[in-house]
Amino acid sequence: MSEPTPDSTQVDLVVVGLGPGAEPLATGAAEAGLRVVAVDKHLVGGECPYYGCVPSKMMLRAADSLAEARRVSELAGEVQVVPSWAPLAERISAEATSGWDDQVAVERLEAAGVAFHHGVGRLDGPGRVVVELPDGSTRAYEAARGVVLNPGTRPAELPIEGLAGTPYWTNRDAVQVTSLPGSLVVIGGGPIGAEMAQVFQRFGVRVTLLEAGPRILGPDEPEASQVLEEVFVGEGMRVMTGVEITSVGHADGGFEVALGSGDSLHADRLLLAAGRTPNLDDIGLETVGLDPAARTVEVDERMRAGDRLWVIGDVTGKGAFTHVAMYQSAIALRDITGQEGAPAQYHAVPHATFTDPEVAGVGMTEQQARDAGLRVRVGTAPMESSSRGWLHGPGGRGLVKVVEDADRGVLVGATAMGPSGGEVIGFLAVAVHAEVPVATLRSMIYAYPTFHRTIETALGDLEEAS
Ligand SMILES: Cc1cc2nc3c(=O)[nH]c(=O)nc-3n(C[C@H](O)[C@H](O)[C@H](O)COP(=O)(O)OP(=O)(O)OC[C@H]3O[C@@H](n4cnc5c(N)ncnc54)[C@H](O)[C@@H]3O)c2cc1C
Ligand SMILES: NC(=O)c1ccc[n+]([C@@H]2O[C@H](COP(=O)([O-])OP(=O)(O)OC[C@H]3O[C@@H](n4cnc5c(N)ncnc54)[C@H](O)[C@@H]3O)[C@@H](O)[C@H]2O)c1
Repeated sequence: MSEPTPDSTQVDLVVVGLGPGAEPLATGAAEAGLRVVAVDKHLVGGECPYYGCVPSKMMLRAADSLAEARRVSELAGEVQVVPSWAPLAERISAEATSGWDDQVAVERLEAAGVAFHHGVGRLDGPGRVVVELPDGSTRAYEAARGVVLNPGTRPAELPIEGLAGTPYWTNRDAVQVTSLPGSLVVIGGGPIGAEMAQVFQRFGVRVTLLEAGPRILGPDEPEASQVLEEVFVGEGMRVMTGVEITSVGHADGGFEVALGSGDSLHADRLLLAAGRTPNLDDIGLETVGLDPAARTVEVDERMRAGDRLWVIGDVTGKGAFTHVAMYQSAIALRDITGQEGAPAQYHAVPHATFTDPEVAGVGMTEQQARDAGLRVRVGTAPMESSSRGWLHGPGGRGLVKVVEDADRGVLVGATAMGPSGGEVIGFLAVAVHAEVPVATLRSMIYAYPTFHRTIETALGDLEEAS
């Protein structure tokens, strides 16, 4: 082991970056008796509670309520729907984020015995961290047990001519909106772009969604992308795929977006949701022999990335989701505190994009399974053809798709899209995680009339396709 830095403070564990996984990790380590120092340069809890999952799902809840109210005319009479952003802005500020203040989270850490700094943490060799405090002073720590990195990501900047100088929004701005624009261009048809586009469209903003790839939600099954695009267009959104944006300008309070096709779009606001950049470039990775220009840090099944170094969260490249960060946090904590436990495995990572209908998936897509060299059988069933989907009526579109490794007779992936796609996927996540034989899944009883009965139909389709 290298010599301690002369003026460094000796502790057991330093945690740099407090995303949703690192917070319970730091608390758990302190409760296990370790001397823990934790550092975050912004808000304890990370992107999810303040700018990500939580406020965006509050936005979707509000937007869904508007859509459901508009469906009354087809189902139950008349209501007049007059959208107002104010209750939502108030809910996000007061209930979700405490006005983007992490005092409660800091107090929770300190009550557990964690020494916390708001500051920038950087590795300074194995087991060492230097913290730059807001007043410019620094503190050096030598951590006997080691260091945990959970630095997360930031919105990717695109090298589009003119864009950098404009007052475009990212997710951080979109969740803090207090008054609505008349029109909005959203760049990026991934989960952030799709969720945000639908929220603003349902609140009456004229939204244009621009996606460079051939379809929105590109990593999901193509059938799901197609249904979602049709729903978006049906709600009045303009969706353009395969676009090339050649320049962006801002003048007279509005944006002008020039496309490779020669078309030009005008909008009051522009939201950039075109992917994320890992916060790995300025965290001292080079001092421990790792590449600061890499997009991910390679970790083993205990989240170890090197000598006395654990890394968790989006930067591990195992799925940029809060539930993955939390899962990894528990594994790293067990390893750090010497407890037994199952190693990390990622064959059944679920996800849900909370558009309406929700698009949820687990494991591999059909294409991924084919690319992995498996003998693949797929089964697909539309949600709206099921009893529940049909009687649900407006808003009932969706599908279930199952992907089988035919040689082993187990599902390796599945998609559940529909009004409760994020809940239906739970069933399929068990099937993929535990490798439940397809024969067993087909011998079960599925409650009538549920959305999840569509799984039974999709499994039947699998049989017909064999
Ligand atoms: C709009 C949006 C919606 C989302 N919705 C969902 C959803 O519905 N479900 C879901 O599962 N996921 C969702 N996500 C993704 C989710 O937010 C992330 O996967 C989750 O936050 C985990 O990220 P993380 O642990 O890697 O770190 P982050 O949450 O990014 O936190 C990293 C922390 O590290 C700090 N930090 C970085 N560098 C340093 C440094 N050098 N020193 C000190 N501190 C540092 C940052 O200030 C930050 O607090 C969403 C993301 C966005 C943007
Ligand atoms: N419900 C959820 O679980 C949820 C919600 C939001 C975000 N997230 C997580 O956050 C991650 C980041 O989300 P994201 O949507 O920002 O990123 P993303 O990388 O998933 O999607 C970005 C999209 O932008 C497109 N794009 C890139 N450059 C473009 C350009 N020049 N013009 C037009 N389109 C362009 C890409 O083709 C892609 O479809 C997600 O992958 C997900 O892991 C999860």
